[in-house]
Amino acid sequence: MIRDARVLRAGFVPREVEHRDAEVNHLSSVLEPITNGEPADTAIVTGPSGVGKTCVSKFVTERLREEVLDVEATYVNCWRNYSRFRTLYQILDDIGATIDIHRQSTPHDELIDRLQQYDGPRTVVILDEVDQLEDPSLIYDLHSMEQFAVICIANKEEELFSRVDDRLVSRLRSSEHVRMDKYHNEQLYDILSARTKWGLENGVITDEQLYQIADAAAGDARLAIGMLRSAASTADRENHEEVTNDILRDAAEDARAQIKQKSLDSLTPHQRVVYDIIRDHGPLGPSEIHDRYTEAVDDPRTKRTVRTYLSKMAQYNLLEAEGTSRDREYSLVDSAAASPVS
Ligand SMILES: Nc1ncnc2c1ncn2[C@@H]1O[C@H](COP(=O)(O)OP(=O)(O)OP(=O)(O)O)[C@@H](O)[C@H]1O
Repeated sequence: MIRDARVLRAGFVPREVEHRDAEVNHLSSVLEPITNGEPADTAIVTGPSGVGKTCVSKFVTERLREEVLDVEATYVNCWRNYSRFRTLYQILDDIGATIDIHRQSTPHDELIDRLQQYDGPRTVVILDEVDQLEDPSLIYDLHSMEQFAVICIANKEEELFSRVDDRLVSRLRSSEHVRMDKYHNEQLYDILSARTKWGLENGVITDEQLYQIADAAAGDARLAIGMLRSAASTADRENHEEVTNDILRDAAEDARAQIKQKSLDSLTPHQRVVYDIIRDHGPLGPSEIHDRYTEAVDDPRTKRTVRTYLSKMAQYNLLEAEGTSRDREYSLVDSAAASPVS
């Protein structure tokens, strides 16, 4: 049943990116100077979850590395590595410059010095979930080092801009911006169809079922591929020749639950406190959330930062917001209300 399980994994970067030619070309043109040893501008890639931001960024940098010898690439998930130290360490580790760096005692400035001294090949640094960086001034530091070309990936540009100082905002505003929107059903169908062709034996899943998945995923390729993966793995485990409609229905729920769990696991300790407050006391408005959060932790972050937490959790379908900006209230998303496969 399963021909190649790799193509159904969440982080898989396909050989062909579907329906993103304009975005691929745009991003490639921003990075083009580094193929001639010149510095490249910073690129900002934004859009909701599952629209291919990471996939397109990795695809473009991989293609660049295929074309030219002297280009390297490094990828950091800034949600997982939200502190300045961890992001810097991750970049240095990827370029092989972490010798002598001690996690406990090395001053941050020394990490920046090391990056500044780096004289290896020009390197594309993909900062995914960059709006989660505790200290966004790191973007400025990297932006000013010519040997690095930076791709900043975020859900919403306003969220990124609201947390950085004016100097960085004006730099970022003049950077190249690649915006991506949710996929249409036909586009999701094409993405699923390509994965099916490479990943599964012929006849395991029908076109109609792929359209059902596309419809239920509502523009989110991550969810769509998650549903396909879950359906194929259940059918395989239970020795079915093909995916049945019952399996498909359960796969939709399973994929949503898995993605939700992954998002919950990604929350930083402070974000988790905020989430738990809303779970236990919601629906709540931002001020009350902040008051309760301030009481619950020793070193509370600012109101503005907590607002970005709320927005991030809403983007990742953990929270839903109701009301206008004046009377907005947050509560947990009711997973059972999500559109089913039918
Ligand atoms: N245009 C596309 N062609 C082929 N596969 C795609 C395309 N867009 C997305 N995918 C696949 O869908 C999945 C989700 O994409 P990706 O992780 O790039 O989304 P994202 O916008 O970065 O989401 P998030 O903000 O949640 O990280 C990945 O498995 C990716 O390979």
